[in-house]
Amino acid sequence: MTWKTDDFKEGLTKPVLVVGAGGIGCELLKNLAQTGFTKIHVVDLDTIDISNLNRQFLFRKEHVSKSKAEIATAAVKAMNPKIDITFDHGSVISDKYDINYLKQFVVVFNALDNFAARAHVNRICLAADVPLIESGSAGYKGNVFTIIKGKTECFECLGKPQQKSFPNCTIRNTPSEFVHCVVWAKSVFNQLFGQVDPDEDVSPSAEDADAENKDVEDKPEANGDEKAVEKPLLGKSVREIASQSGYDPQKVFHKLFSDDITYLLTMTHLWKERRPPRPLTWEGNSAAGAGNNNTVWPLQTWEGIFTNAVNELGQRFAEVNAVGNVLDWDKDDEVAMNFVAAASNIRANIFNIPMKSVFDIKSMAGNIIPAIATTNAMVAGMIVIEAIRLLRNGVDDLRAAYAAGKLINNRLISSSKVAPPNAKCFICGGGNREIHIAVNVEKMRVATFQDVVLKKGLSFAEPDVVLIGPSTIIISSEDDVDPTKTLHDFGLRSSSMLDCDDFKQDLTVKIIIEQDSSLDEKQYEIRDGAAKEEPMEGVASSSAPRKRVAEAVENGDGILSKRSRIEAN
Ligand SMILES: Nc1ncnc2c1ncn2[C@@H]1O[C@H](COP(=O)(O)OP(=O)(O)OP(=O)(O)O)[C@@H](O)[C@H]1O
Ligand SMILES: [Zn+2]
Repeated sequence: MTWKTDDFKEGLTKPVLVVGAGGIGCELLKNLAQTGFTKIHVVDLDTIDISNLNRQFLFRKEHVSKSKAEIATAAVKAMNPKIDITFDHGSVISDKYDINYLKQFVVVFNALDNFAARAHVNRICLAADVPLIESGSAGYKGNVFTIIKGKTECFECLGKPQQKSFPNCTIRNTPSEFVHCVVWAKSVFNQLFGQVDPDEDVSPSAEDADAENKDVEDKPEANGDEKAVEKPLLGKSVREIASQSGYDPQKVFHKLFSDDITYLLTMTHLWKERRPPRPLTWEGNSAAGAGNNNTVWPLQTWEGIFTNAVNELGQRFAEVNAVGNVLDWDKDDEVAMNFVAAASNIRANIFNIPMKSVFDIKSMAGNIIPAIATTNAMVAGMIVIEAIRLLRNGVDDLRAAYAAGKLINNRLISSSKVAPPNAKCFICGGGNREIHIAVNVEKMRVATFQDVVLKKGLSFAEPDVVLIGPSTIIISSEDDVDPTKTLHDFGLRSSSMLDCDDFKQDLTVKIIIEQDSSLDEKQYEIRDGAAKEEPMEGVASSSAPRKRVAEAVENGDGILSKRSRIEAN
C-alpha cells in the first residue's frame, strides 16, 4: 500500500506559505519542491549577504545584494518549472499578511530567526485557524513542532525566553566566570566611547551585596597620605578620566585595573570567602606577543593591545564626537573587538580567572551560535515529514521532533507527542486573557510602554490601548503618542485596568497595572508567577522579591529544553 493516496496528492496541490528564505528556508523550499508541493508562496524581507552563501545554497556569489525571496523563487522554478511559486520581498508583519490573506493556505511554515516575527505569525495563524509548522536551529540543535488552534500548544505557550543576564554586583564587584568579564568589558567600551548609560556603570558598586559592609562607607573621608586606600578616584567616571586626559591609555588602565580594584579590596567582607583580586600597574608593554587569534596570549601582550585600542578608539571617538556622535561596539570591527578581548582578559587575570583567545571571546561577546548547514538540512527534513503527517492524518499523527545535538538512545533525531495548549497561555489558552504588569507609572512614559512593554515584550504589532472605566484612549495605533507623557499623566494608578487590542493579530488582552516605585522608567515585570529570577548576590532571598524583571533589551535567541523553541536558524 502506498502512502501517496489520491487525497495526499490532492493535498500537495494546495497553497503553502514559507516565511523566511534563509538557512532553513532554502533547504525547506528545495524539499517542498522535491516532495511534490506545487503551489508555494515565499516571503523574506532581506537581501543576500556574502556570509549566507556557505549554507543558503540556492544563492550564488552573483546574487549578493539581491532579494532572497526572489532568487530562491527562481532557483525553485529552475528545479521544476511546473511549480507555481510566487514571492514577496517584504516583512510578514506587513499589512498584506492579514488574517484573511492567510486563510488561503493549507499550512504555513516558519523558517525565521527572531521572536517577534515568530510570535506574530503564531497569532495570525491561530486567528486564521491555519496550521503552522514552527522550526529553528542553533548550532547542532534543532526542533520542529506543529501548532494547531485548540489542539496543540502554540509558539508562546512556554512564555518568552529570557535573555541571560547577570547580577549587576557580580559584573562590577565579584566576577567569577570569564563571561562576567566580557559583559563588563563591553560596558566599559560604551562608557568610554559610546552612549553613556548610567545603568551600565562599570565601577565598583557599594550597594546591594555590600550593604552590610561598613568598612568603606563609614570611614571618614580620606586625607593626605591615606588617600590611595580610602576612596581612590571613585568619584570620577572612567569617561571623565579618559576625556580629561585626552584618552591617555595609561590613565584609563590605571583607573580600571588599579584604582577600582584597590577600592574593591577595601570592601573586605567580599573577600572573606573569595580569592581577592590583584591590582595591576601599567608597564607600557607592547602588543608584540600577539599571534594566532585561537591562542591565549600573555598578559603583557593584552596590556599592549589595550593601549593600542584605547589610542585608536580615542581618536575615532574624538572625530565622531565633534559632530555629536558616539561609537557603537561591533564584533567585526577588529579594534573594538581587540579592546573588549584585552579588557576582559586583563580583568579575568586580576580576578584569577583563566584568560581566553580572541576567537573564544568573540563568540561570547557577539552571542554567536554558529549556523550549521547540516542541522538546517535535518530540520528542513523534519518539517516536510511533519507536513506529510499533517496532510495525511491531521493532528493525531503529529510529533514534535528535535535534534539535541547529541545521540539520545542512539538517535540523532528524537520526537515526542505534541503538547496540548497551555491553559495559562495568554495567546491560545482561552478563558481570561489577563496579564498583570508591574511598572512605575510615575516614571514610565506611554511611548516606552508602547515600544518596550507591548511591542518588544509582548510582541503586539499595532496595539490600541484604552483605560477601562473612564475609557481614556492611552495608545491609538493610528496616532503617534506624546513622547513626554507618563502613564501617570494619563491617569494610570495601581490596579488600573487596560484593554489592549491588536486588530492585526485579532487579539484582545486585559492588562492590570501594578504600581512599583522601585522600578525605573524602562523596567517592567510580568507578574504571572512564571519565570523567576535569582535574587542579587548577597541579598537574603527571603527579602528579595523573586520576580521576573524584563528590561528594555532585545531578547536574545535563547534556547532550549526538550520541547522549547529555537530562535535562530
Ligand atoms: N519579519 C520577517 N518577515 C520576513 N522574513 C523575515 C522576517 N524576519 C526575518 N526574516 C527572514 O528569516 C530568515 C532567517 O534565516 P537565517 O536565520 O538563516 O538568517 P540570515 O539572516 O540569513 O542569517 P544570519 O543571521 O546568520 O546572517 C532571514 O532570511 C530573514 O531575512
Ligand atoms: Zn499558547
